[in-house]
Amino acid sequence: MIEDEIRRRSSEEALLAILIDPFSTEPDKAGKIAYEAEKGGADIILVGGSIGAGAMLDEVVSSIKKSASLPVILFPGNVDGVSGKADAILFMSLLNSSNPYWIIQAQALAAITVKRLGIEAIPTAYLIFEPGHKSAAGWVGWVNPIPRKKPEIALAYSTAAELLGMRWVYLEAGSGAEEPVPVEAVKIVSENTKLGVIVGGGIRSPELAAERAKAGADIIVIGTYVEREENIKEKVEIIKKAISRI
Ligand SMILES: CC(C)=CCC/C(C)=C/CC/C(C)=C/CC/C(C)=C/COP(=O)(O)OP(=O)(O)O
Ligand SMILES: O=P(O)(O)OC[C@@H](O)CO
Ligand SMILES: [Mg+2]
Repeated sequence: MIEDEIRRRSSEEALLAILIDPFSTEPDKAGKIAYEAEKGGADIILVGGSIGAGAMLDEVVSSIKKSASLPVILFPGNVDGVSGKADAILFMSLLNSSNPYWIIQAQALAAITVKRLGIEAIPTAYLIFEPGHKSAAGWVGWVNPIPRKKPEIALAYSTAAELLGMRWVYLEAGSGAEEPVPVEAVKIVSENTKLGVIVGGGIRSPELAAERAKAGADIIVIGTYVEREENIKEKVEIIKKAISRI
């Protein structure tokens, strides 16, 4: 199982996940990014986006699988974010949405497909922080954002997720966010719950990644910073080294 493997490996060191958006990335380019990312030492390829992800999803995932041997995990923005070609899916509920569609209805609509296609589901609470409510994911997801200065709200939601049987939490600041999720929020959630902690949004330097790994993140997600096809291997190498040095 992919989940057991990432659990085991992330207990030794923080893992690096590279996010590929199937809306803006052609299949060939996605394959190249995954190939370079693997060479640079990335651990996981995430595939997803808020808008239009379904159009070329199978082709993008197939191209990644052909070019790299890393696990490919779906990061769905809606029911069209499901592909039987992937190894696993972050089966997410956006707990701080004010619209029940994003908390439980999308999941109900996707569940039978996920099961029939045999995709490993990784039950994940998705929490969007300020300024992520201004990102595509936050706008689409009717988010009531977690205030940056109130990490205890993140802990309250994460504890509820744990008690509901979820095993992972994704702390999100929004793609391209000016500021990533505060270190205090990563720390309070990782120290006080059993959840695996995934952190993403606005992490665009090795330092920002390292601070969050040090605070207890199990998986650091990087999208925008490696999205352009330049020096991907080198960028990945530097970030991987920074988060491993803990
Ligand atoms: C469980 C299933 C199948 C669906 C539900 C999925 C949920 C709860 C989604 C929450 C709302 C949402 C729109 C999340 C988007 C997550 C995501 C893939 C973000 C990637 O970043 P982008 O949204 O692509 O950022 P940009 O579009 O700004 O690049
Ligand atoms: O594009 P970036 O800012 O790296 O964000 C990645 C991811 O957390 C977005 O959902
Ligand atoms: Mg995107």
